[in-house]
Amino acid sequence: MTYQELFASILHQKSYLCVGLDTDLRKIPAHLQSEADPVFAFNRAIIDATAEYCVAYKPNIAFYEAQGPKGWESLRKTLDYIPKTHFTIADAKRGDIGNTSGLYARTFFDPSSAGLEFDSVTVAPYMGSDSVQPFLEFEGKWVILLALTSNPGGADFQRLSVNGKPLYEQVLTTSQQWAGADRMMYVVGATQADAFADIRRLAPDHFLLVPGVGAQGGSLEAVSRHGMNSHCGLLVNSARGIIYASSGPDFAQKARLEARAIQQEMEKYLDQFLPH
Ligand SMILES: O=c1ccn([C@@H]2O[C@H](COP(=O)(O)O)[C@@H](O)[C@H]2O)c(=O)[nH]1
Repeated sequence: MTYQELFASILHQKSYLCVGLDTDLRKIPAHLQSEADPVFAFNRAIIDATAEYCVAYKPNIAFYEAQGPKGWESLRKTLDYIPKTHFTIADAKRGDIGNTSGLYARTFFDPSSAGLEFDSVTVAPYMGSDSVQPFLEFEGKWVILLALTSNPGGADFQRLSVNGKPLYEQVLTTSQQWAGADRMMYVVGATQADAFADIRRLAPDHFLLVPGVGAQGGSLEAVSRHGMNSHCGLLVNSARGIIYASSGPDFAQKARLEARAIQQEMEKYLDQFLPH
């Protein structure tokens, strides 16, 4: 999916919601546990319930890897089930020396490798340009680079001063030499509202993947006010707040209501903050 197609999808859906498919087998409602593939059965119901309110889905790969081969199969079926109109993110936080990164890239981008073809993958920038480059060799695919993460420990390194500037600012400026806003996004936590204005100064056109609303307490209003650009430029993720809105047989119905409430708030912010 291109930058313009993603923006068109946001305008069409009146939403920049990304639903996090962080599906933990232990949290799946009892009535689904007897299914042949409870994780896929759960995800299918969540996708059916939320697709009209979101533009993207982000399975966090840890939740699937933890289940071994069965988990990878659930992930593959889930990815196949997501409507092609929706942007897909493998939240894998990969990155290694070049030849190893190349295999990570094949895993998530080349369907002849592991049977998966995501639109994008999250990548840790710590190992530098040659660790990111192999992901960019897949034309039309996106790298989503960790910049300023939502967790408290993110400050341990990301806010350290390097040449008088926080390290995350160096990540934003240096990485723009590797790819433009049409191939690269940045992860910025919703819990980091104070940094959004600076980030927008350094990366005015890029999409930001913003986790941390919902269960982590970040403010959708603050993110939208300070983070929106002329192409929206935001994909705001919520996982637990949507997919575990209920642990009973009505889990999908409750997930739908949560997603709809977020979409309605986003529609308001698109009217308010998107330059016309
Ligand atoms: O800085 C980051 C980067 C990634 N994440 C991931 O996003 C979701 C958040 O889930 P919630 O349940 O909505 O809190 C999860 O997959 C994280 O691993 C993040 O939270 N912060």
